[in-house]
Amino acid sequence: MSAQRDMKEKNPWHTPVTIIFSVIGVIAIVALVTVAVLQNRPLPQKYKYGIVLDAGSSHTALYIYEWPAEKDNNTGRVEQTLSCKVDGPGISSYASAPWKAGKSLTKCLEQARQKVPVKRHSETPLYLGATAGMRLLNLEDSSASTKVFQAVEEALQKFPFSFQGARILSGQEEGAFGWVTVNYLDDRLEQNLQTRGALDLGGASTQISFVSDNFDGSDSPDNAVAFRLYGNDYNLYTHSFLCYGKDQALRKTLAQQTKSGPGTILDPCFHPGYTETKNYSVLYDSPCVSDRKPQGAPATFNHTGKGNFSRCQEVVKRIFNFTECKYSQCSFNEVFQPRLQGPFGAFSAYYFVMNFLNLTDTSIPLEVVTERLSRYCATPWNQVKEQHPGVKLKYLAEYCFSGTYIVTLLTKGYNFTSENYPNIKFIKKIKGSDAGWTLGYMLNLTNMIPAEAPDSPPLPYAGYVSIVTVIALLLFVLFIFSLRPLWPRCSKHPQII
Ligand SMILES: O=c1[nH]cnc2c1ncn2[C@@H]1O[C@H](COP(=O)(O)OP(=O)(O)O)[C@@H](O)[C@H]1O
Ligand SMILES: [Ca+2]
Repeated sequence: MSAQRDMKEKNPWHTPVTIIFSVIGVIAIVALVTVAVLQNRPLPQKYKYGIVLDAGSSHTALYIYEWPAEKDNNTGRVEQTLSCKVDGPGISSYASAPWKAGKSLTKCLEQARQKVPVKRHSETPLYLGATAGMRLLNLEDSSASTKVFQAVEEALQKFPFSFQGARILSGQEEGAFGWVTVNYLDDRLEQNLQTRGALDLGGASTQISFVSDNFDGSDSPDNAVAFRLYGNDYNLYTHSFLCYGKDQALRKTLAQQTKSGPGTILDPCFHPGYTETKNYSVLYDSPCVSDRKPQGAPATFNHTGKGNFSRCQEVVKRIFNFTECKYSQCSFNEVFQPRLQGPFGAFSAYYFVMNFLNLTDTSIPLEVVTERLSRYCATPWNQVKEQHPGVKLKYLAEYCFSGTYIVTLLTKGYNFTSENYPNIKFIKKIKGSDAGWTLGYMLNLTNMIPAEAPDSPPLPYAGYVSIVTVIALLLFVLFIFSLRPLWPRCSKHPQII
Protein backbone atom coordinates (compact mmCIF):
# COMPACT_ATOMS: atom_id res chain seq x y z
CA MET A 1 0.00 0.00 0.00
CA SER A 2 2.64 2.46 1.11
CA ALA A 3 4.81 1.54 -1.90
CA GLN A 4 1.96 2.26 -4.23
CA ARG A 5 1.30 5.61 -2.62
CA ASP A 6 4.99 6.52 -2.93
CA MET A 7 4.89 5.66 -6.66
CA LYS A 8 1.93 7.97 -7.19
CA GLU A 9 3.61 10.77 -5.33
CA LYS A 10 6.76 10.43 -7.43
CA ASN A 11 4.92 10.28 -10.84
CA PRO A 12 7.28 12.52 -12.93
CA TRP A 13 4.35 14.00 -14.98
CA HIS A 14 3.04 15.54 -11.84
CA THR A 15 6.00 17.88 -11.41
CA PRO A 16 5.29 21.66 -11.46
CA VAL A 17 7.31 22.21 -14.70
CA THR A 18 5.26 19.74 -16.78
CA ILE A 19 2.00 20.99 -15.34
CA ILE A 20 2.90 24.61 -16.22
CA PHE A 21 3.97 23.61 -19.79
CA SER A 22 0.80 21.62 -20.31
CA VAL A 23 -1.44 24.46 -19.12
CA ILE A 24 0.41 26.97 -21.33
CA GLY A 25 0.14 24.55 -24.25
CA VAL A 26 -3.61 24.03 -23.82
CA ILE A 27 -4.20 27.79 -23.45
CA ALA A 28 -2.13 28.47 -26.59
CA ILE A 29 -4.05 25.90 -28.66
CA VAL A 30 -7.45 27.15 -27.41
CA ALA A 31 -6.40 30.76 -28.15
CA LEU A 32 -5.23 29.85 -31.65
CA VAL A 33 -8.39 27.98 -32.53
CA THR A 34 -10.58 30.77 -31.07
CA VAL A 35 -8.76 33.45 -33.09
CA ALA A 36 -9.04 31.38 -36.31
CA VAL A 37 -12.76 30.72 -35.77
CA LEU A 38 -13.58 34.32 -34.79
CA GLN A 39 -11.62 35.68 -37.71
CA ASN A 40 -13.49 33.44 -40.19
CA ARG A 41 -16.93 34.01 -38.70
CA PRO A 42 -19.26 35.49 -41.33
CA LEU A 43 -19.80 39.17 -40.59
CA PRO A 44 -23.28 40.69 -40.88
CA GLN A 45 -23.36 41.84 -44.52
CA LYS A 46 -23.86 45.51 -45.39
CA TYR A 47 -25.21 46.25 -48.86
CA LYS A 48 -25.21 49.09 -51.32
CA TYR A 49 -27.95 49.57 -53.89
CA GLY A 50 -28.55 50.89 -57.40
CA ILE A 51 -31.85 51.35 -59.27
CA VAL A 52 -32.37 51.26 -63.04
CA LEU A 53 -35.63 51.91 -64.90
CA ASP A 54 -35.86 50.22 -68.30
CA ALA A 55 -38.26 52.39 -70.28
CA GLY A 56 -38.98 50.04 -73.19
CA SER A 57 -41.33 50.61 -76.11
CA SER A 58 -44.05 48.35 -74.67
CA HIS A 59 -43.59 48.82 -70.93
CA THR A 60 -41.29 50.11 -68.18
CA ALA A 61 -39.66 47.91 -65.54
CA LEU A 62 -37.71 48.91 -62.43
CA TYR A 63 -34.77 46.84 -61.20
CA ILE A 64 -32.97 47.15 -57.86
CA TYR A 65 -29.45 45.76 -57.62
CA GLU A 66 -27.50 45.14 -54.42
CA TRP A 67 -23.88 44.32 -53.67
CA PRO A 68 -21.74 43.95 -50.54
CA ALA A 69 -20.73 47.41 -49.34
CA GLU A 70 -17.07 46.47 -48.72
CA LYS A 71 -16.25 44.81 -52.03
CA ASP A 72 -17.54 46.78 -55.02
CA ASN A 73 -15.24 45.16 -57.54
CA ASN A 74 -15.90 41.46 -57.12
CA THR A 75 -17.23 39.70 -60.21
CA GLY A 76 -20.73 38.34 -59.95
CA ARG A 77 -21.35 40.06 -56.65
CA VAL A 78 -23.97 42.49 -57.93
CA GLU A 79 -27.38 40.84 -57.83
CA GLN A 80 -30.93 41.84 -58.69
CA THR A 81 -32.95 42.02 -55.50
CA LEU A 82 -36.28 43.34 -56.84
CA SER A 83 -38.01 43.88 -60.16
CA CYS A 84 -41.24 45.82 -60.56
CA LYS A 85 -43.33 46.00 -63.72
CA VAL A 86 -44.86 49.45 -64.20
CA ASP A 87 -48.60 49.32 -64.98
CA GLY A 88 -49.63 50.59 -68.40
CA PRO A 89 -47.72 51.04 -71.67
CA GLY A 90 -44.21 52.34 -72.34
CA ILE A 91 -43.47 56.04 -71.67
CA SER A 92 -43.42 56.85 -75.41
CA SER A 93 -47.17 56.09 -75.51
CA TYR A 94 -47.83 59.13 -73.28
CA ALA A 95 -46.76 61.68 -75.90
CA SER A 96 -50.18 63.37 -75.76
CA ALA A 97 -50.33 63.43 -71.91
CA PRO A 98 -46.72 63.44 -70.65
CA TRP A 99 -47.60 63.90 -66.95
CA LYS A 100 -49.19 60.44 -67.02
CA ALA A 101 -45.80 58.98 -67.96
CA GLY A 102 -44.34 60.37 -64.71
CA LYS A 103 -47.30 59.27 -62.64
CA SER A 104 -47.17 55.72 -64.02
CA LEU A 105 -43.73 55.20 -62.42
CA THR A 106 -44.58 56.17 -58.85
CA LYS A 107 -45.96 52.79 -57.70
CA CYS A 108 -42.74 50.94 -58.48
CA LEU A 109 -40.65 53.75 -56.95
CA GLU A 110 -42.69 53.45 -53.76
CA GLN A 111 -41.77 49.77 -53.70
CA ALA A 112 -38.12 50.72 -54.14
CA ARG A 113 -38.39 53.19 -51.25
CA GLN A 114 -39.62 50.31 -49.04
CA LYS A 115 -36.96 47.88 -50.25
CA VAL A 116 -33.83 50.03 -49.90
CA PRO A 117 -32.89 50.72 -46.24
CA VAL A 118 -33.65 54.36 -45.33
CA LYS A 119 -30.03 55.16 -44.47
CA ARG A 120 -28.96 54.13 -47.99
CA HIS A 121 -31.63 56.15 -49.86
CA SER A 122 -29.61 59.29 -50.53
CA GLU A 123 -26.55 57.42 -51.80
CA THR A 124 -28.51 55.02 -54.06
CA PRO A 125 -28.11 56.01 -57.72
CA LEU A 126 -31.30 56.01 -59.80
CA TYR A 127 -31.10 55.85 -63.61
CA LEU A 128 -33.74 55.80 -66.32
CA GLY A 129 -32.77 54.54 -69.76
CA ALA A 130 -35.24 54.63 -72.63
CA THR A 131 -34.89 52.45 -75.70
CA ALA A 132 -36.48 52.16 -79.14
CA GLY A 133 -39.96 53.48 -78.29
CA MET A 134 -38.47 56.85 -77.31
CA ARG A 135 -35.98 56.68 -80.22
CA LEU A 136 -38.97 56.50 -82.56
CA LEU A 137 -40.91 59.23 -80.74
CA ASN A 138 -37.81 61.43 -80.87
CA LEU A 139 -37.60 60.88 -84.65
CA GLU A 140 -41.28 61.57 -85.09
CA ASP A 141 -41.77 64.48 -82.70
CA SER A 142 -38.71 65.55 -80.71
CA SER A 143 -40.58 68.16 -78.63
CA ALA A 144 -43.06 65.50 -77.47
CA SER A 145 -40.12 63.29 -76.46
CA THR A 146 -38.56 66.20 -74.51
CA LYS A 147 -41.85 66.75 -72.67
CA VAL A 148 -42.11 63.08 -71.74
CA PHE A 149 -38.56 63.20 -70.31
CA GLN A 150 -39.38 66.39 -68.35
CA ALA A 151 -42.44 64.73 -66.80
CA VAL A 152 -40.50 61.59 -65.97
CA GLU A 153 -37.61 63.50 -64.42
CA GLU A 154 -39.96 65.58 -62.32
CA ALA A 155 -41.58 62.41 -60.96
CA LEU A 156 -38.26 60.69 -60.22
CA GLN A 157 -36.78 63.71 -58.44
CA LYS A 158 -39.55 63.49 -55.86
CA PHE A 159 -38.01 60.31 -54.45
CA PRO A 160 -35.16 60.30 -51.94
CA PHE A 161 -32.70 58.50 -54.23
CA SER A 162 -29.72 60.04 -56.00
CA PHE A 163 -31.32 60.64 -59.41
CA GLN A 164 -28.68 60.47 -62.16
CA GLY A 165 -30.82 61.45 -65.15
CA ALA A 166 -33.14 60.00 -67.78
CA ARG A 167 -31.94 59.56 -71.37
CA ILE A 168 -32.30 57.58 -74.56
CA LEU A 169 -29.72 54.84 -74.97
CA SER A 170 -28.17 54.47 -78.39
CA GLY A 171 -28.69 51.15 -80.15
CA GLN A 172 -24.97 50.34 -79.63
CA GLU A 173 -25.25 50.99 -75.88
CA GLU A 174 -28.34 48.83 -75.63
CA GLY A 175 -26.61 45.94 -77.43
CA ALA A 176 -23.26 46.30 -75.66
CA PHE A 177 -24.69 46.58 -72.13
CA GLY A 178 -26.87 43.50 -72.75
CA TRP A 179 -23.67 41.65 -73.65
CA VAL A 180 -21.89 42.96 -70.50
CA THR A 181 -24.83 41.83 -68.29
CA VAL A 182 -24.89 38.29 -69.67
CA ASN A 183 -21.13 37.79 -69.41
CA TYR A 184 -20.83 39.45 -66.00
CA LEU A 185 -23.56 37.23 -64.53
CA ASP A 186 -21.94 34.15 -66.09
CA ASP A 187 -18.58 35.14 -64.48
CA ARG A 188 -16.99 35.01 -67.93
CA LEU A 189 -15.25 38.39 -67.77
CA GLU A 190 -13.05 38.15 -64.69
CA GLN A 191 -12.16 34.55 -65.46
CA ASN A 192 -11.33 35.46 -69.08
CA LEU A 193 -13.53 32.65 -70.46
CA GLN A 194 -15.01 32.55 -73.96
CA THR A 195 -17.79 35.14 -73.99
CA ARG A 196 -21.46 34.57 -74.84
CA GLY A 197 -23.07 36.66 -77.57
CA ALA A 198 -26.27 38.53 -76.68
CA LEU A 199 -29.51 38.52 -78.68
CA ASP A 200 -32.17 40.93 -77.41
CA LEU A 201 -35.60 41.15 -79.01
CA GLY A 202 -37.71 44.12 -77.94
CA GLY A 203 -40.96 45.51 -79.29
CA ALA A 204 -39.42 48.25 -81.44
CA SER A 205 -35.78 47.22 -81.94
CA THR A 206 -33.59 44.14 -81.76
CA GLN A 207 -29.89 43.81 -80.93
CA ILE A 208 -27.15 41.33 -81.77
CA SER A 209 -23.74 41.56 -80.01
CA PHE A 210 -20.84 39.12 -80.00
CA VAL A 211 -17.06 38.81 -80.14
CA SER A 212 -15.73 37.37 -83.38
CA ASP A 213 -12.06 36.64 -84.20
CA ASN A 214 -12.42 38.13 -87.69
CA PHE A 215 -13.79 41.45 -86.40
CA ASP A 216 -11.58 44.27 -85.18
CA GLY A 217 -13.87 47.16 -86.06
CA SER A 218 -11.96 48.28 -89.16
CA ASP A 219 -14.61 46.94 -91.61
CA SER A 220 -17.45 48.77 -89.93
CA PRO A 221 -16.50 51.16 -87.08
CA ASP A 222 -20.17 51.92 -86.30
CA ASN A 223 -20.61 48.34 -85.16
CA ALA A 224 -17.54 48.25 -82.92
CA VAL A 225 -17.45 48.73 -79.18
CA ALA A 226 -14.10 48.28 -77.42
CA PHE A 227 -13.98 47.30 -73.76
CA ARG A 228 -11.10 46.71 -71.39
CA LEU A 229 -12.47 44.69 -68.47
CA TYR A 230 -10.45 42.97 -65.73
CA GLY A 231 -7.28 43.40 -67.79
CA ASN A 232 -8.71 41.86 -70.99
CA ASP A 233 -9.50 43.66 -74.26
CA TYR A 234 -12.74 42.89 -76.08
CA ASN A 235 -13.64 44.06 -79.60
CA LEU A 236 -17.37 43.66 -79.55
CA TYR A 237 -19.49 43.59 -82.70
CA THR A 238 -22.93 45.05 -82.02
CA HIS A 239 -25.88 46.17 -84.11
CA SER A 240 -29.33 47.38 -83.21
CA PHE A 241 -32.04 47.15 -85.89
CA LEU A 242 -34.58 49.91 -85.28
CA CYS A 243 -38.09 48.87 -86.40
CA TYR A 244 -37.19 45.15 -86.17
CA GLY A 245 -38.49 44.56 -82.64
CA LYS A 246 -41.43 42.17 -82.83
CA ASP A 247 -44.22 44.77 -82.58
CA GLN A 248 -42.80 47.01 -85.31
CA ALA A 249 -41.92 43.95 -87.41
CA LEU A 250 -45.57 42.90 -87.17
CA ARG A 251 -46.67 46.33 -88.42
CA LYS A 252 -44.17 46.12 -91.27
CA THR A 253 -45.39 42.65 -92.19
CA LEU A 254 -49.02 43.80 -92.14
CA ALA A 255 -48.13 46.91 -94.13
CA GLN A 256 -46.52 44.64 -96.77
CA GLN A 257 -49.93 43.06 -97.22
CA THR A 258 -51.91 46.29 -97.35
CA LYS A 259 -50.12 48.12 -100.13
CA SER A 260 -53.29 48.54 -102.10
CA GLY A 261 -55.38 49.35 -99.01
CA PRO A 262 -57.80 46.43 -99.22
CA GLY A 263 -60.80 46.14 -96.93
CA THR A 264 -59.74 42.67 -95.79
CA ILE A 265 -56.28 41.25 -95.17
CA LEU A 266 -56.01 37.45 -95.21
CA ASP A 267 -53.00 37.02 -92.93
CA PRO A 268 -51.10 33.68 -92.89
CA CYS A 269 -49.40 34.74 -89.59
CA PHE A 270 -52.67 34.63 -87.60
CA HIS A 271 -54.75 31.58 -86.67
CA PRO A 272 -57.63 30.47 -88.90
CA GLY A 273 -60.88 31.82 -87.46
CA TYR A 274 -59.18 34.97 -86.09
CA THR A 275 -60.91 38.08 -87.33
CA GLU A 276 -60.74 41.64 -86.05
CA THR A 277 -61.59 45.05 -87.44
CA LYS A 278 -58.56 47.32 -87.13
CA ASN A 279 -57.82 50.95 -87.90
CA TYR A 280 -55.49 51.73 -90.77
CA SER A 281 -54.31 54.80 -88.91
CA VAL A 282 -53.14 52.69 -85.93
CA LEU A 283 -51.22 50.42 -88.27
CA TYR A 284 -49.39 53.29 -89.97
CA ASP A 285 -48.92 55.41 -86.85
CA SER A 286 -45.17 54.74 -86.63
CA PRO A 287 -42.09 56.04 -88.48
CA CYS A 288 -41.29 52.38 -89.26
CA VAL A 289 -44.22 52.12 -91.69
CA SER A 290 -45.64 55.62 -92.21
CA ASP A 291 -44.12 55.92 -95.70
CA ARG A 292 -46.03 52.88 -96.89
CA LYS A 293 -49.49 54.22 -96.13
CA PRO A 294 -51.75 53.39 -99.09
CA GLN A 295 -53.47 56.29 -100.81
CA GLY A 296 -57.23 56.43 -100.45
CA ALA A 297 -57.42 53.44 -98.09
CA PRO A 298 -60.63 52.95 -96.09
CA ALA A 299 -60.54 53.92 -92.40
CA THR A 300 -60.58 50.33 -91.21
CA PHE A 301 -59.63 46.90 -92.47
CA ASN A 302 -60.66 43.40 -91.61
CA HIS A 303 -57.73 41.37 -90.24
CA THR A 304 -58.47 37.70 -90.86
CA GLY A 305 -56.16 34.80 -89.97
CA LYS A 306 -55.21 32.03 -92.42
CA GLY A 307 -52.72 30.12 -90.21
CA ASN A 308 -50.01 29.07 -92.66
CA PHE A 309 -46.40 29.06 -91.40
CA SER A 310 -44.58 28.84 -94.72
CA ARG A 311 -46.67 31.59 -96.31
CA CYS A 312 -46.20 33.66 -93.15
CA GLN A 313 -42.43 33.17 -93.47
CA GLU A 314 -42.65 34.39 -97.06
CA VAL A 315 -44.33 37.69 -96.05
CA VAL A 316 -41.98 38.11 -93.06
CA LYS A 317 -38.94 37.64 -95.33
CA ARG A 318 -40.14 40.53 -97.46
CA ILE A 319 -39.48 43.04 -94.66
CA PHE A 320 -35.74 42.24 -94.90
CA ASN A 321 -33.51 43.46 -97.70
CA PHE A 322 -31.04 40.72 -98.62
CA THR A 323 -30.05 41.93 -102.04
CA GLU A 324 -27.41 44.51 -101.25
CA CYS A 325 -24.20 44.26 -99.25
CA LYS A 326 -21.16 46.48 -99.70
CA TYR A 327 -19.08 44.49 -97.17
CA SER A 328 -17.57 41.01 -97.26
CA GLN A 329 -20.72 39.72 -95.55
CA CYS A 330 -23.97 41.15 -94.22
CA SER A 331 -26.90 40.17 -92.07
CA PHE A 332 -29.61 42.21 -93.84
CA ASN A 333 -30.44 45.79 -94.88
CA GLU A 334 -26.79 46.29 -95.94
CA VAL A 335 -25.55 45.86 -92.39
CA PHE A 336 -22.14 44.27 -91.92
CA GLN A 337 -21.98 41.17 -89.74
CA PRO A 338 -18.86 39.09 -89.08
CA ARG A 339 -18.94 35.27 -88.89
CA LEU A 340 -21.10 34.09 -85.98
CA GLN A 341 -18.94 32.75 -83.18
CA GLY A 342 -19.38 31.10 -79.79
CA PRO A 343 -22.43 30.51 -77.62
CA PHE A 344 -25.34 33.00 -77.60
CA GLY A 345 -27.92 33.99 -75.00
CA ALA A 346 -31.30 35.12 -76.41
CA PHE A 347 -33.50 37.02 -73.99
CA SER A 348 -36.46 39.40 -73.59
CA ALA A 349 -39.15 38.64 -76.23
CA TYR A 350 -37.01 35.79 -77.67
CA TYR A 351 -37.52 34.04 -74.35
CA PHE A 352 -41.20 34.96 -73.81
CA VAL A 353 -42.21 33.69 -77.25
CA MET A 354 -40.08 30.53 -77.39
CA ASN A 355 -41.06 29.66 -73.82
CA PHE A 356 -44.76 29.98 -74.67
CA LEU A 357 -44.25 27.77 -77.74
CA ASN A 358 -42.28 25.18 -75.69
CA LEU A 359 -39.31 25.71 -78.00
CA THR A 360 -36.60 26.95 -75.62
CA ASP A 361 -34.74 23.64 -75.96
CA THR A 362 -32.36 24.34 -78.86
CA SER A 363 -31.37 20.69 -79.14
CA ILE A 364 -34.72 20.38 -80.98
CA PRO A 365 -33.60 20.43 -84.67
CA LEU A 366 -34.63 23.47 -86.68
CA GLU A 367 -36.77 21.31 -89.00
CA VAL A 368 -38.75 20.11 -85.99
CA VAL A 369 -39.10 23.72 -84.76
CA THR A 370 -40.65 24.72 -88.10
CA GLU A 371 -42.90 21.62 -88.12
CA ARG A 372 -44.21 22.48 -84.67
CA LEU A 373 -44.71 26.12 -85.62
CA SER A 374 -46.62 25.06 -88.75
CA ARG A 375 -48.90 22.92 -86.63
CA TYR A 376 -49.37 25.71 -84.07
CA CYS A 377 -50.14 28.39 -86.68
CA ALA A 378 -52.71 26.08 -88.34
CA THR A 379 -54.56 25.56 -85.01
CA PRO A 380 -57.98 27.29 -85.11
CA TRP A 381 -58.17 30.49 -83.03
CA ASN A 382 -61.04 29.17 -80.87
CA GLN A 383 -59.02 26.10 -79.94
CA VAL A 384 -55.95 28.23 -79.10
CA LYS A 385 -58.08 30.42 -76.80
CA GLU A 386 -59.55 27.35 -75.11
CA GLN A 387 -56.13 25.82 -74.53
CA HIS A 388 -54.66 28.99 -72.96
CA PRO A 389 -57.42 30.62 -70.92
CA GLY A 390 -55.06 32.70 -68.71
CA VAL A 391 -52.99 34.30 -71.49
CA LYS A 392 -53.48 37.92 -72.56
CA LEU A 393 -55.38 37.81 -75.89
CA LYS A 394 -53.09 40.33 -77.58
CA TYR A 395 -50.02 38.15 -76.88
CA LEU A 396 -51.91 34.95 -77.66
CA ALA A 397 -53.06 36.15 -81.09
CA GLU A 398 -49.48 37.09 -82.01
CA TYR A 399 -47.42 34.03 -80.97
CA CYS A 400 -47.71 32.40 -84.42
CA PHE A 401 -46.36 35.58 -86.04
CA SER A 402 -43.76 36.11 -83.28
CA GLY A 403 -42.43 32.52 -83.48
CA THR A 404 -42.22 32.75 -87.27
CA TYR A 405 -40.49 36.12 -87.03
CA ILE A 406 -37.91 34.81 -84.52
CA VAL A 407 -37.02 31.77 -86.64
CA THR A 408 -36.80 33.96 -89.77
CA LEU A 409 -34.71 36.66 -88.07
CA LEU A 410 -32.28 34.10 -86.64
CA THR A 411 -31.86 31.93 -89.74
CA LYS A 412 -32.41 34.27 -92.71
CA GLY A 413 -31.44 37.53 -90.96
CA TYR A 414 -28.43 36.57 -88.81
CA ASN A 415 -27.57 33.38 -90.74
CA PHE A 416 -27.86 30.82 -87.93
CA THR A 417 -27.87 27.32 -89.42
CA SER A 418 -28.86 23.82 -88.20
CA GLU A 419 -25.24 23.47 -87.00
CA ASN A 420 -24.99 26.57 -84.83
CA TYR A 421 -28.66 26.97 -83.81
CA PRO A 422 -27.96 24.71 -80.77
CA ASN A 423 -25.37 27.32 -79.63
CA ILE A 424 -28.28 29.61 -78.76
CA LYS A 425 -29.70 29.42 -75.25
CA PHE A 426 -33.07 31.11 -74.64
CA ILE A 427 -32.77 32.70 -71.20
CA LYS A 428 -34.84 34.86 -68.91
CA LYS A 429 -32.63 35.07 -65.83
CA ILE A 430 -29.06 34.23 -64.91
CA LYS A 431 -28.48 33.48 -61.21
CA GLY A 432 -31.64 35.34 -60.23
CA SER A 433 -30.98 38.50 -62.29
CA ASP A 434 -32.90 39.28 -65.49
CA ALA A 435 -30.91 39.21 -68.71
CA GLY A 436 -31.12 42.68 -70.31
CA TRP A 437 -29.12 45.87 -70.71
CA THR A 438 -29.92 47.41 -67.29
CA LEU A 439 -27.31 45.68 -65.11
CA GLY A 440 -24.51 46.32 -67.63
CA TYR A 441 -25.58 49.97 -67.84
CA MET A 442 -25.40 50.41 -64.06
CA LEU A 443 -22.08 48.53 -63.73
CA ASN A 444 -20.62 50.87 -66.35
CA LEU A 445 -21.96 54.09 -64.86
CA THR A 446 -20.86 53.19 -61.34
CA ASN A 447 -17.42 52.03 -62.59
CA MET A 448 -18.02 48.71 -60.94
CA ILE A 449 -16.05 46.64 -63.48
CA PRO A 450 -12.38 47.67 -63.28
CA ALA A 451 -10.32 47.92 -66.47
CA GLU A 452 -7.47 46.04 -64.80
CA ALA A 453 -7.68 42.80 -62.87
CA PRO A 454 -7.37 43.56 -59.13
CA ASP A 455 -4.26 42.12 -57.41
CA SER A 456 -5.14 39.37 -55.02
CA PRO A 457 -3.11 37.85 -52.14
CA PRO A 458 -1.34 34.57 -53.10
CA LEU A 459 -3.42 32.52 -50.65
CA PRO A 460 -7.14 32.53 -49.93
CA TYR A 461 -7.93 33.69 -46.40
CA ALA A 462 -8.96 30.27 -44.98
CA GLY A 463 -5.78 28.68 -46.40
CA TYR A 464 -3.69 31.39 -44.75
CA VAL A 465 -5.33 30.81 -41.32
CA SER A 466 -4.87 27.01 -41.57
CA ILE A 467 -1.19 27.31 -42.49
CA VAL A 468 -0.49 29.76 -39.66
CA THR A 469 -2.26 27.42 -37.18
CA VAL A 470 -0.28 24.34 -38.28
CA ILE A 471 3.04 26.22 -38.14
CA ALA A 472 2.21 27.56 -34.66
CA LEU A 473 1.41 24.05 -33.43
CA LEU A 474 4.68 22.70 -34.85
CA LEU A 475 6.65 25.51 -33.17
CA PHE A 476 4.91 24.75 -29.89
CA VAL A 477 5.83 21.04 -30.09
CA LEU A 478 9.42 21.99 -30.97
CA PHE A 479 9.53 24.34 -28.01
CA ILE A 480 8.36 21.57 -25.65
CA PHE A 481 11.04 19.25 -27.01
CA SER A 482 13.73 21.90 -26.69
CA LEU A 483 12.98 21.95 -22.95
CA ARG A 484 13.70 18.24 -22.73
CA PRO A 485 16.75 18.61 -20.43
CA LEU A 486 14.43 20.14 -17.84
CA TRP A 487 11.99 17.25 -18.09
CA PRO A 488 11.92 15.20 -14.85
CA ARG A 489 13.50 11.78 -15.27
CA CYS A 490 11.08 8.99 -15.52
CA SER A 491 12.20 5.41 -15.00
CA LYS A 492 10.29 2.45 -16.38
CA HIS A 493 10.79 0.53 -13.15
CA PRO A 494 10.64 2.97 -10.31
CA GLN A 495 12.65 1.82 -7.39
CA ILE A 496 10.73 1.02 -4.28
CA ILE A 497 12.48 2.45 -1.36
O1 LIG B 1 -45.33 37.64 -71.71
C1 LIG B 1 -45.01 38.09 -72.81
N1 LIG B 1 -45.32 37.42 -73.95
C2 LIG B 1 -44.97 37.86 -75.18
N2 LIG B 1 -44.31 39.00 -75.37
C3 LIG B 1 -43.99 39.71 -74.29
C4 LIG B 1 -44.31 39.32 -72.97
N3 LIG B 1 -43.85 40.26 -72.10
C5 LIG B 1 -43.26 41.20 -72.86
N4 LIG B 1 -43.37 40.88 -74.18
C6 LIG B 1 -42.86 41.61 -75.34
O2 LIG B 1 -41.48 41.85 -75.19
C7 LIG B 1 -41.15 43.03 -75.91
C8 LIG B 1 -40.40 43.94 -74.96
O3 LIG B 1 -39.98 45.04 -75.67
P1 LIG B 1 -39.57 46.41 -74.95
O4 LIG B 1 -40.75 47.05 -74.35
O5 LIG B 1 -38.41 46.14 -74.08
O6 LIG B 1 -39.19 47.26 -76.23
P2 LIG B 1 -37.80 47.86 -76.76
O7 LIG B 1 -36.69 47.06 -76.15
O8 LIG B 1 -37.85 47.67 -78.25
O9 LIG B 1 -37.80 49.29 -76.37
C9 LIG B 1 -42.46 43.62 -76.40
O10 LIG B 1 -42.67 43.23 -77.74
C10 LIG B 1 -43.50 42.97 -75.51
O11 LIG B 1 -44.75 42.85 -76.16
CA1 LIG C 1 -36.10 46.12 -74.24
